[in-house]
Order: sequence, then structure tokens, then C-alpha cells
Amino acid sequence: MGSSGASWKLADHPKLPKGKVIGLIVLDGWGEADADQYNCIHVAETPTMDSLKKGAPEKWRLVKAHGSAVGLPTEDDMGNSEVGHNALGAGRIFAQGAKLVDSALETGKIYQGSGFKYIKESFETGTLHLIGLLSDGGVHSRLDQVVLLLNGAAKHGAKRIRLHVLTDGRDVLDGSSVGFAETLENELAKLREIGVDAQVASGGGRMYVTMDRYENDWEVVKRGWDAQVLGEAPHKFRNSVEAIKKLRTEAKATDQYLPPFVIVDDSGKPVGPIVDGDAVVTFNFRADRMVMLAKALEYADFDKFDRVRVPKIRYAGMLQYDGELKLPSHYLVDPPEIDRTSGEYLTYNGVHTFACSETVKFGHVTFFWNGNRSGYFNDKMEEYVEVPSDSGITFNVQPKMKAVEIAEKARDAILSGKFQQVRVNLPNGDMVGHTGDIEATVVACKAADEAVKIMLDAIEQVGGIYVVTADHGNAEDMVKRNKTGQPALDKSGNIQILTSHTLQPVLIDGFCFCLSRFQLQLEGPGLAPGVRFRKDLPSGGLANVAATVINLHGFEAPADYEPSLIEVVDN
Ligand SMILES: O=C(O)[C@@H](CO)OP(=O)(O)O
Ligand SMILES: [Mn+2]
Ligand SMILES: [Mn+2]
Repeated sequence: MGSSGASWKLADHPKLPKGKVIGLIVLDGWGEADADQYNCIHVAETPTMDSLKKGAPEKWRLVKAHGSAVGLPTEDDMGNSEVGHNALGAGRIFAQGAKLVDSALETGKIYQGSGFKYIKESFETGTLHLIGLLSDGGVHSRLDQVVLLLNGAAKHGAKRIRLHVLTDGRDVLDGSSVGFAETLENELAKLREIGVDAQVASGGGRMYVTMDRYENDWEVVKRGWDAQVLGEAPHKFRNSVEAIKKLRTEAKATDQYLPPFVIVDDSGKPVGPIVDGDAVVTFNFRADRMVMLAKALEYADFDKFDRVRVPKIRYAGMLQYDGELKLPSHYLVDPPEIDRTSGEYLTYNGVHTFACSETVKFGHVTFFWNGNRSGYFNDKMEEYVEVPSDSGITFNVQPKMKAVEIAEKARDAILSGKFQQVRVNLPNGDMVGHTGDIEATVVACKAADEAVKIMLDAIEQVGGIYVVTADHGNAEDMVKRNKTGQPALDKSGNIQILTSHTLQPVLIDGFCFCLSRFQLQLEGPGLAPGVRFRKDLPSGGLANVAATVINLHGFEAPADYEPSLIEVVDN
């Protein structure tokens, strides 16, 4: 019995052998869409991936990666790395942060929980600060939730509220931050009318201010700290709409990279630095890009940058972001309890695992894969390798990123004979796709394809099996489209570049489904004869992959996992 009381021993698969090396490749942001000039995967030379497609339908198929298939509130929600890798690793669909926060706000439970009670202690004499992504993208946060929380906090006694906003342009169109700021300022004005002193206090673009991840560049978090906590930034404005509009033109900055700003009063004094006695909530529900700020806000011992002043605050996350570190210790909504992931089962059943990506996606194949848990399950059986990412650049400048380095580390792990699972995330399609630079994204896709080849060659050499999949779409569609699938033009007749993940509409059986189309490919000399994708599971999703992989390791999957996508037919 394991720590959770579960029995960790998996039954032998009746037909599939153990001990094969499985190369498990997640192409980040690599969806399947119709071919045109905005489909960078189609435009790029991708001979390796093209050759895999020839295995359809027995060895290549599409799986869903968005909406309810990955635990998101609606079928209009695009997939993302967190929910995608959670589903891939955990083999079950968990209601994700977005959905849990929706329901806590709807039922009012959020205000009864210990997290809210904790911050409420500061409402009488202190200020409530809300920090997070100003967006309706639904990947890290949602503006409608922020508005509900703002009003709910005011109703429950918050008298002075300050917002520290991070502009998006990555999950939503670039430039949309102005509209979100207008909506927010209207809400704050309404609160002021009823006597609540509510204002935006600071801001900046998410990729330049605060929302770094996996400790790639602490300067990003420091810029945010200076504006949010110290009230210091190079740009000063009277309100957020003016700030964003001005900075977008003057600094030629995009929403993602807006420089930090603070809002000041008539006398030029910042309206909302964070001081002793205040309460702080980071309102993003998604973990990866809030963990670093959470550490800066919560840890007494902290040496990543000079915080200058460390206010004594009551801090809560929207969720607890790291279950292993218990960070932050206070939170408003319980996170999904993602337990008994495939990685943990495999260690109990003798499967040695190697996982690798570069810094910007390293936590995806480890932390997200293992159910938002940092560290190893068993350090004698697992090795996680992080290839350092470039920092301080937008990835269209280096679209090849570290794909080759990741693939070479994986190749060496495959050839070493030490591991039965070698798992990577290749970030190119996603990270370069988010820049909106079509030419660079084409180069990125080619680089990812070359990296896949390096791994597949190694798998061939050891007689192993490969499983190639993705976590959501991005690079396959780089333009906003109208309902008929044509590029949607803006008021000046220009196309609108899509920097976000995607959601492809297709028609099935006369019903209109919104479906992110994904490929899943398995092959390799070690694949037992007769293994093929089942035909009776046409609507499989990412959560079906874990059971599939467990089967390929020679075991039956746990009974409550989403069913395996494969069957073994007698030849
Ligand atoms: O960069 C990120 O934080 C998200 C988009 O908001 O992308 P991904 O889910 O692929 O990590
Ligand atoms: Mn991703
Ligand atoms: Mn992405």
C-alpha cells in the first residue's frame, strides 16, 4: 500500500511485454488544422512528423485537448499546458482551477473558507491588494472572476482595495488589454460610488513583469515587486487605461511586454504600495507563473533579489500553487487533488523514468505531469534534466530554442539502457507561436521536427516504442478566424495575428463540435504486433494517454483511469 492507501502494484498486461524503452514526446502547442499559410506546421518542412501521419488510423489518430476533455469549464475553453500535462500524466480528468474558482464564487464558499477568513483580518485597517493577469483568456485567470471577487470582498468588509494588473496579449489578442482595463476601471468606479476606496495601483506586461516561471529570470519578478510592493516604476500615470494606451504607443510595447508602471495621485505619490498590515491575493488560478511571486511574498529567507522592504502581510493565493512545497500556505480555493499519477505508479512497478525539457517548459513534464507536485517520487528511479533556456529574449529571435539539446539528452538517456520511459517536452511550436511571428514559428516547427527525428532514431536503435503527442494547439493556426474559417479582418481590413493557443471547429455527425484536434502517434520496432488504436473510442482525449502508455510498459492501467486507446489484435 502506498502513502495514500492505494495499492500501487499494477497487474501484468495479458499481451504486452515489459521492459521496452518508450520515448514519450510532447510537442508543445502542436495542433492539427487545415492547411493554409497561417498553419506554420503545414508551411514548415516537417518530414518526420509527416511520415508518422501515414500510420493513420491504426497508429495515428486525433485526441481532444480542450474544454471538458481536460477539466475546463466549457467547450469554448482552449487547452493549455497545465491542464494538458495534468491530464497526460494523471490519466483522469480533474475539475481544474478555472472551474473550481467558478463554483466557489457562485456558491459563495470562497468567503467561508479559511483563506478568506485569514485575509479578512486585515480589512479593518489595511488594504486588500489583488495581483494577477487581466484577461478573459481562462488559462491563468479570468476577469469575470476578478470582478466577482472584488465585489465580494467589498461586501465582506474590504474598505480599501488596490489592483496590480498584468496585461496579457498571449491568451487573447494583442491590444485587448485596453478593453479589459476599461471594464475593470468601470467596476472600480462603481465601488467608489458606494464608498469603497478601490483603484488600480500598478501594472505591466505579463512576460516582462511578474509572470516568469520555473526560475528562468528573477528580474521579471523583481520588476513587479518594485512596482507592486515598493510603488516604484519608470512610468507613472493617473489610471490604468491611460497607462496602457500610452505605453503601447510610446514604448512600442505589446501587451505581453508592457513596461512596469505605477498609478500616482495628484501629488505624484503612488496610490498603492503594499505595506505592513495589508492583505494580498494573487488571483491567478494557474500555478506555474505565480510560484515565483508567491515565494517572494511568503518566504522569510529569500535571496533571489533584494526585496528592499518586506511588508508584514496576510497573503493568500487563489489556489495553493505547489502541493509539495505547500505554497502558499493560505489560499482561497482548494486546488484539484490530483493523486496517483502515472509517474508515481511507474516508480512502484519498476519503471525507471527520465524527463527533460528546457527551463521554460521543464515543470510541464515534471511538475504538471506529476499533478502539480515538485520533486521526485523516487530519486533512485527517476532523473529529471533541465536544459537552461535563454532568458531576456522573445523566442522568435531564437526559434530553434534548445530543441536539439533536449533531444540529445533524451537520445543519450534512451541509449544508456537505464530508463524504460524517456519523456520530453519540445517547446518550439508553443513558445514561438505565442510571439505571433509567423516566419519564426515556421523555423520553430522545423526545429521541433528535427528533434523528434533524433529521438526516434535512438528508439529504433534500442528496439523501443515511441509515443508522440501534444498538449494543445498553437503553431497550426496563427490567425483569428471568422465562423466560416476565413481570417477575420479588423476595422482597417487587416488580419489579426493569433498569439494564443487554439480551438478548431469541425463538423461531426451534423452537430457542431468545437474540438482541438490533436495527433497521437505510436510506433517503433519494439511495438508488439497487433497493437493498434481502438476504433470504439472515437472521442478520446489527453487523459486517455496515460493508460495507453502504462499498457505499452506491459501493465494494466488502474481501473479508474480513462481507458487505454489501444488494443492488441491477434494477427
Ligand atoms: O505561456 C503560458 O503561460 C501559457 C499561455 O498563457 O502557455 P502554456 O500553457 O503553453 O504554458
Ligand atoms: Mn503547452
Ligand atoms: Mn503556450
